[in-house]
Amino acid sequence: MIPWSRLAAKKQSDAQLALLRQVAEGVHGIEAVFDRELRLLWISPSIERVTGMTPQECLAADDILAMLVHESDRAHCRRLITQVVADGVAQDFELRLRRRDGEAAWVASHWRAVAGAEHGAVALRLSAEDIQTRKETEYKLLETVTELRRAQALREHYLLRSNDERQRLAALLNLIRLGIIFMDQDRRVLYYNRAMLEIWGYPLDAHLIGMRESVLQSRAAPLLEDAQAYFAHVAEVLNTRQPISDAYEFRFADGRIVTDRSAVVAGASEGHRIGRVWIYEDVTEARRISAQLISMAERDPLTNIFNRRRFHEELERMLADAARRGTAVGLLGIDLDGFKPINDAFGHQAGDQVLVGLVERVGGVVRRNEMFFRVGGDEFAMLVPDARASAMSELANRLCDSIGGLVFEFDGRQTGVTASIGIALFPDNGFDAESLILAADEAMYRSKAEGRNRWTLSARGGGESARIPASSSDEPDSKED
Ligand SMILES: Nc1nc2c(ncn2[C@@H]2O[C@H](COP(=O)(O)OP(=O)(O)OP(=O)(O)O)[C@@H](O)[C@H]2O)c(=O)[nH]1
Repeated sequence: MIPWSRLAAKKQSDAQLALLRQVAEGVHGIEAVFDRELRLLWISPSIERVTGMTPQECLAADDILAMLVHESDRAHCRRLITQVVADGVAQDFELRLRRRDGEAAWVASHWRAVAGAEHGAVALRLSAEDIQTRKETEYKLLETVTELRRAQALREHYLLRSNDERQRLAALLNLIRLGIIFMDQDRRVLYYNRAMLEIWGYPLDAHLIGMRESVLQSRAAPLLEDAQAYFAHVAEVLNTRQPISDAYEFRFADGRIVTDRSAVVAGASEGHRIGRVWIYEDVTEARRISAQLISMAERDPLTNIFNRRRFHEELERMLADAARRGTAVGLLGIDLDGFKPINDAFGHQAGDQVLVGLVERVGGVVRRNEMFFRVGGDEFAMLVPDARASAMSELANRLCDSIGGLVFEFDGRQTGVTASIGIALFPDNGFDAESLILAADEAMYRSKAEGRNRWTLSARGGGESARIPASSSDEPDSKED
């Protein structure tokens, strides 16, 4: 006989079991129970949703961990759950399950020991939550953070490199002798170098960044020889928006000569301008040297008057000018008489002193438009624009008088020289430089031949001058020893 009370109790417990199974099978997360040898005893159907494996496939597996847990996490997982079985302390960790399609599915797992069906036996219970979406978000976040970090590192790298580059450029620009200043579109200082401070008289620790052009100009004005002209030039360059301005030369009140040039600085994008760069060069020394070279090329080093080279240039220039204007040019060829004996008697230095003294004296006789040249050892020449024969004769007379009147004293003895002069006129005695020089030479040799210390008008060529008699001892304005 079946006792009714026990039957009723069994019915009740079956019903409870069915209810429990229904609840267990309906849970959203994965639930599973293992025995202490890690054999799967039961697993909720939700395993199929997460991995694609059915509970039956799982229950049939020889090694459930090998089948379900991703190989990257398998050893770690096996070690931890063995420990749960051993010490009964629950473990929480995240792991990847293997999906049927070969992909991994992240779950957060909770492992704990539970009492087994048999008395005293220990079983293992797994509760796992699908955290794939969270993990994907985390991965994406991680990727973004990594990307940001990489970008930041790259930015820092380039910043460092551009700072290095700037330092290198600044060192270079501070070494060069050209003064450089960058002005922005608002005409404020963006950059300047050391030479700029030196040229414009600023202390080397001056701070000009951001300073307005008008402030710079008010500081510069007293330093310049003609500040108004200089600022007018700057305004002209700016107003006409010259992409690159021509070199402009200006002077400082202390005598320095400086040139400036400027150029528009274009920005990276088309049509965009950053401002304008000005470059200053102190050319004082260069100008001094070139003046010296010019002087060396066209002046006689002993007397410092123009030499033969400049004589030829001036003669050509005056002839061209006279031909254009229909005027005359006078040429005096001057050769000293008795100069060699001074050298012979008193030495070369004494001869030099005579030449220098003579040039000084003649310098007092010539007028502003008359040019005096040393064309050879003791040969000189004079060029006179708009010349007339009578005026040339008067000039030759004055020269003969002043040269002949010079007295030099060497070794306690007095000495002196005279001059033989030939006069030729363009166009009467020659139409070009060569024939004019020849005419003056011929006339000069005639003066020598006729007794020296006198002048002779050229008889060369036709026209009026050919009819004027050469100076001679019987003419009132000629001179004789
Ligand atoms: N001291 C000096 N002598 C010079 C220089 N250049 C040329 N001489 C000399 O000047 C002399 C010129 O010669 P000449 O024209 O025959 O001298 P001169 O005695 O005036 O002769 P005449 O023209 O016939 O009267 C030569 O002895 C040259 O050596 C110079 O720079 N310094």
